[in-house]
Amino acid sequence: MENIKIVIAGPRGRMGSEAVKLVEKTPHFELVGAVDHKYDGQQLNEVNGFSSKVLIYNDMEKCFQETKPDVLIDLTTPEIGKVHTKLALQNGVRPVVGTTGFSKEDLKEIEQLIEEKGIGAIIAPNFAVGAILMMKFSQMAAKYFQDVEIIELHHDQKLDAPSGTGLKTAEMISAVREEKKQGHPNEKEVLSGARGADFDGIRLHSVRLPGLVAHQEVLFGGEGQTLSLRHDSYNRASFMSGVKLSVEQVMKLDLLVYGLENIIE
Ligand SMILES: NC(=O)C1=CN([C@@H]2O[C@H](COP(=O)(O)OP(=O)(O)OC[C@H]3O[C@@H](n4cnc5c(N)ncnc54)[C@H](OP(=O)(O)O)[C@@H]3O)[C@@H](O)[C@H]2O)C=CC1
Ligand SMILES: O=C(O)C1=N[C@H](C(=O)O)C[C@H](O)C1
Repeated sequence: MENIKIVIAGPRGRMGSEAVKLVEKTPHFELVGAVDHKYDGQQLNEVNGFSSKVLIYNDMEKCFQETKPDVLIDLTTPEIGKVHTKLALQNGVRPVVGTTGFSKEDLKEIEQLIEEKGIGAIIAPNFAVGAILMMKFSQMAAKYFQDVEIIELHHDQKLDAPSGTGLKTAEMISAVREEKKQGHPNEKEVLSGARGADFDGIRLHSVRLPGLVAHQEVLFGGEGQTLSLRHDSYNRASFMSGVKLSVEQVMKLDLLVYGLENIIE
């Protein structure tokens, strides 16, 4: 098997640094460059404790031209991830994106680019297999329980709320759930925000605390019973088998996969 040539954007971050380690230790993966908004022209091993001596670029297009990667792994910020994804596709590089913050409009634009370019992309709000199962099980349960609330809990350095996983879970539930306005018809928020965000009538609550990593609970209520589905990521290594699978799968795709539930049977 030929090596898959990879560029990582956000290599100093909590997720990006795990992804560098993954690529360094995977025999058929080859790190050919890194994209950051600092340390332009320096080697990766000079700015972080990595063994890789690849160059850091602040200019993504220059990085692509000089390193000719097959795949971009993007783990940056909700603001910049979508810009990088489009740049990668425009330059014939297949994006594997863990960065959150994609709107429906962003996804449509990306699908259009994919059609023009004929290469695939994976955007995964969560790479952890347990989180994918939690989302799938929630979708199954929503056929039987219309009343559902999502509580996502993350570390306090997270930039976006609700989380990408929380939003994806709400989308998946909404696709099968019979429409319902939950709670008492006359309920009033005495304190604004007390009932959380509203996604098609599903309530979504975001908790941010130091000490947490990434957690989500989906609570269903019915006559005389509740069902709770919970997933916990205790470290960022929990996401890496999904990143590895995505890099391998994206090489075979010519369409957009949004969510790993679409490629994990
Ligand atoms: N799909 C999944 O399974 C997971 C997704 N995520 C998502 O991944 C993203 C990153 O999360 P996390 O690693 O915790 O965040 P971090 O803040 O730890 O990492 C982001 C990194 O991106 C860098 N960065 C900022 N702007 C740019 C830019 N223009 N070009 C290149 N690099 C840039 C930051 O540098 P600096 O700090 O100097 O600004 C930082 O090193 C988030 O959107 C998060 O929601 C997180 C965990 C799992
Ligand atoms: O920022 C994080 O940490 C995480 N972000 C993703 C999200 O927004 O769902 C995935 C995971 O929950 C960790």
